[in-house]
Amino acid sequence: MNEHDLEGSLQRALDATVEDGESDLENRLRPARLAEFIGQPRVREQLDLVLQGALRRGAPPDHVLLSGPPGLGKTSLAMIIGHELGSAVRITSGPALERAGDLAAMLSNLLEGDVLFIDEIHRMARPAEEMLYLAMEDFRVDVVVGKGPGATSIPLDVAPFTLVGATTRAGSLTGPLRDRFGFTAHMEFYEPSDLEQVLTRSARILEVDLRPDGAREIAGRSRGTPRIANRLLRRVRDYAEVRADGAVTRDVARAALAVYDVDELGLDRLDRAVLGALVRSFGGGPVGVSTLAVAVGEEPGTVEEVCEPYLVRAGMLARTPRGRVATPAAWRHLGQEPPADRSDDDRGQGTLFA
Ligand SMILES: Nc1ncnc2c1ncn2[C@@H]1O[C@H](COP(=O)(O)OP(=O)(O)OP(=O)(O)O)[C@@H](O)[C@H]1O
Repeated sequence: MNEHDLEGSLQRALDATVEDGESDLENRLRPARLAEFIGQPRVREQLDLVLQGALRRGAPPDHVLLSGPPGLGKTSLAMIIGHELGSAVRITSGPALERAGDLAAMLSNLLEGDVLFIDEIHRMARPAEEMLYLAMEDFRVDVVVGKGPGATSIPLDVAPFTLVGATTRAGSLTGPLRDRFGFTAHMEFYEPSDLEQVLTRSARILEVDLRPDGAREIAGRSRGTPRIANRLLRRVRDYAEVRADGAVTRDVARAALAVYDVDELGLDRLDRAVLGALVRSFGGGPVGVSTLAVAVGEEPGTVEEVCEPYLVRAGMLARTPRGRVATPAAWRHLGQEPPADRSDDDRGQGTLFA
């Protein structure tokens, strides 16, 4: 790879950073310090120890892997790690690192102590991932220059850095990559009480008159997910300002969420479409996720990553070796009586935040 290629790779990776850049609003609502990060007490305690230990030693902390469903705070924690360390955070994503050269370009521009955040790290191209192994372990990379028999490998030193990887599919990570993370944390869905705190904090930032009963109502319908809580708060704020006096009470929240088809358990149109197809088209299952996805006109990945984690936690859907199955609670939520052979016990009936 010549200088020109390296330059091009860097631009591609940085462009991806710009594209990945968040909306201003998400930035404004994103907690900047660990003390502002609500919920996930175990993760916060463990991460605080890792960061304080590193600061005492004056060396970058071990690499960190954050996994869990979308919207639970992985990116927020990556940015918080940078803030707590007083380090710059370079942001990219697995899909943006199409070639080893793209990664080499980013690594060669890191300064000592920088944090490199790779979102969706499970989607990195294999050559880039293999280059990452050496960088994580020895802070160096071997850049292959030229092609075929004339190709030569140039060792390139990399400034000591901390990699923070985020993934919604921890199971897709290769062993060698996973083993190089010194600290891994799995983000759990949030308790409604935690989401009430998230909403109260966001309402203060957005200057929304959010009443406690309104916060409770929205929290109960936010699928255990802060991003969804913040999104519902903004929709309820619109309703409160346009059709009410601006105050977000329980009744205003209920009326607003009815307009946006978010039911009392937080299921939205797509969730109900998935459960409806499972019950009405496939007799409650078992049915494969691809077949189910076709029935609702979505990609299998969308059903699997966006809908199912919450439906499983809400005790509405069970993932069995023979396919997806609707639980009796799902039948009842759709206003139907479950078939006699479906009992609450043998369908993995879980509670929302067990
Ligand atoms: N613990 C928290 N306390 C307060 N706000 C939070 C918390 N976690 C997430 N949020 C809010 O939710 C939004 C989404 O969080 P974030 O982008 O960190 O999720 P994510 O897990 O990285 O999502 P994705 O996997 O889709 O990238 C953030 O803008 C932030 O405002």
